[in-house]
Amino acid sequence: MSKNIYPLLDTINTPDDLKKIPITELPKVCEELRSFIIDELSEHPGHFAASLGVVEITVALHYIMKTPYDRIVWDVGHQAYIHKILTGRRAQFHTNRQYKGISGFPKPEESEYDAFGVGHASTSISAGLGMSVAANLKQEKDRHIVAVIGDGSMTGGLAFEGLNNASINPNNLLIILNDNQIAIDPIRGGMHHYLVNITTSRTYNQVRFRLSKLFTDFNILTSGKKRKITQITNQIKASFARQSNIFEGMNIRYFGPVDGHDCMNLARILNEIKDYNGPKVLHIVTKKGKGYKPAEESATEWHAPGKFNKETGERIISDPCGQPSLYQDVFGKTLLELAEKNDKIVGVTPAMVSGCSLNFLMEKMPRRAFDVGIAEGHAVTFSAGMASEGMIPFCNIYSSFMQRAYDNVIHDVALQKLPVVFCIDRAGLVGPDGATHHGMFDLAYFRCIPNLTIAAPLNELELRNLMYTAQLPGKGSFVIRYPKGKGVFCHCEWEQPFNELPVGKGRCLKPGNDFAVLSLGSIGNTATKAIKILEEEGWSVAHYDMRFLKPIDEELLHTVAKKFNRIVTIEDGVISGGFGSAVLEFLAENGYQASVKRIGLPDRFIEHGTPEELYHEVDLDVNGIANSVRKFLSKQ
Ligand SMILES: Cc1ncc(C[n+]2csc(CCOP(=O)(O)OP(=O)(O)O)c2C)c(N)n1
Ligand SMILES: CC(=O)[C@@H](O)[C@H](O)COP(=O)(O)O
Ligand SMILES: [Mg+2]
Repeated sequence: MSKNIYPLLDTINTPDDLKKIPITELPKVCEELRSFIIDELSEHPGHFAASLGVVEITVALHYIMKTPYDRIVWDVGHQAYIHKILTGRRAQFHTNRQYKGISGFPKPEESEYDAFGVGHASTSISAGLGMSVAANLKQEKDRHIVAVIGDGSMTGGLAFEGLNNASINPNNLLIILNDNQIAIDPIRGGMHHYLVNITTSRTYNQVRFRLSKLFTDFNILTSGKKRKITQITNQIKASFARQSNIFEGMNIRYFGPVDGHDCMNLARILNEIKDYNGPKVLHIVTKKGKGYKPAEESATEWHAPGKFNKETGERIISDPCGQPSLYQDVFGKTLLELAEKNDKIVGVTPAMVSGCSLNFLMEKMPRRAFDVGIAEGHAVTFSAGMASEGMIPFCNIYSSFMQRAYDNVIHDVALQKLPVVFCIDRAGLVGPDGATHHGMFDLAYFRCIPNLTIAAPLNELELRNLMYTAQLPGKGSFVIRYPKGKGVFCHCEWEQPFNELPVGKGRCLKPGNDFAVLSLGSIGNTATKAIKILEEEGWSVAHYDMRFLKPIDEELLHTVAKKFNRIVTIEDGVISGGFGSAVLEFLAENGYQASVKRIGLPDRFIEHGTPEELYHEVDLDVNGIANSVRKFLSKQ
């Protein structure tokens, strides 16, 4: 790292160092931070455009607030790279999201400056409010709590719940609303329209400006003038501000909108409003990808672009022709095909249009594809409502984000036996997003819900056929879970005529005599390779692809249990309560004595790294599985 490139940054290791820099130099600090992010991220990929948009507010916050005593709570945390760099992690930043490196999200275990662990959206207002109310109860009147939330994350129900609660208990929470007019994909919805209106309405902003000026000057006025101003402001507030501003209407003071890229002004404003009593919102307007033209022009593509050539802006995508398709694309293309055949089919996503490839349907049939915002619970209940009116919603939610919508699945879908097809993407270990994003729990958390059919395809063709099967009449509430990344077929071999799969039936992939392996889902492909190694060592192994966790294929399990006294179960979900547990329960309840080895994800959170590194760590790669099986066999 050359001193010439980052003369100011080289003097900053902590926010205390930043505070030594004159305020007039802050724009230069911002410039260096931008260059640093572009340099680093072009080589060590991560979330890119969001951090570029919050350079100024991050610098201003650390300049004015006394972190870590004051708390900054980031929403999602994918935009917290500048915060990491300013809080002692610049030297490690090249390890961001890598195995054993620093996390891509704020994490209290990693740094005292990371006030709250994040990764999922819309938590910052609730968490920040909790901290602020706690500070008040503990008489820590001088402690500032700041929640930084994006306009996309503001669409989440939890954010609204936090706002609703914000003015009830004494607290001084400052909410920074980072309005860049986009989430990962373009934002749709009422909140977005509201923010656009508030930002562009001249009359509104003139009145707001005058009002806030009155508030600011209030303390230096005589008591007579104060009374008069109070009367006027109350009238104006009652007749205008409360009606026009959702935050004011909820007794949360509102400041803005202000230019989120004017660092010095942001610092001045923060300094001025930070000690105002009560909850308050500072609305800043920013540009996602600010300072890097390709990202400014196409923020969706540059949300997490992978490696890129920083000079040309060319993304380095290693995707030679003939590679297997992504599971998400198989979902997206199959859904479009099914929707062309059946006009009852619609697609629903909570703000992951490009992530889950719903864009195939959205481009061709925009009226039948719904991006409902970062609102998983709503996505489920909205789908339930449509299903109750005869539609067949394919509701696609990432496994870890589905955790948000658990009761909606039980209360709004399963209990009413509604034909919603849940396509659960990113099941299993996802890689560099780490513990907050791994899809570890869905098998366990869905299995105990009555009326759900739960399936996991071995490969892309199975995914396609399961999707076809799920939308046929009488199939009820259906879950199909599949992993991130590529399938197993060469190119598009999965594009075959649809084939109905018998619900609740598994299949034998290969016969054998010494012991049986039962696998569920795409981890079965790894199991196949492990079995090959074991067979080369002389074992005769039977392999069954169960396809369905629920209803589990009891006929097949009886056959297996009668023939084998050694059974291995393999899944890429957490070991407790999932597929292996289901097999154990079946065997115990039916009086079978077989020894069972359950192979799956351990009962602990798993950090970040490549999927290969992580599956190796938890012994769910080919050698890991073979070793576990060997150990099991040696004990029998
Ligand atoms: C509960 C949940 N759902 C979905 C996501 C995926 N996600 C991460 S960032 C993001 C967009 C956030 O938009 P915004 O808050 O506006 O931040 P920006 O990227 O624009 O700075 C989404 C949908 C998530 N992290 N958590
Ligand atoms: C921050 C966040 O939650 C998303 O951006 C997530 O990283 C997307 O993951 P995929 O890249 O698997 O779509
Ligand atoms: Mg945004």
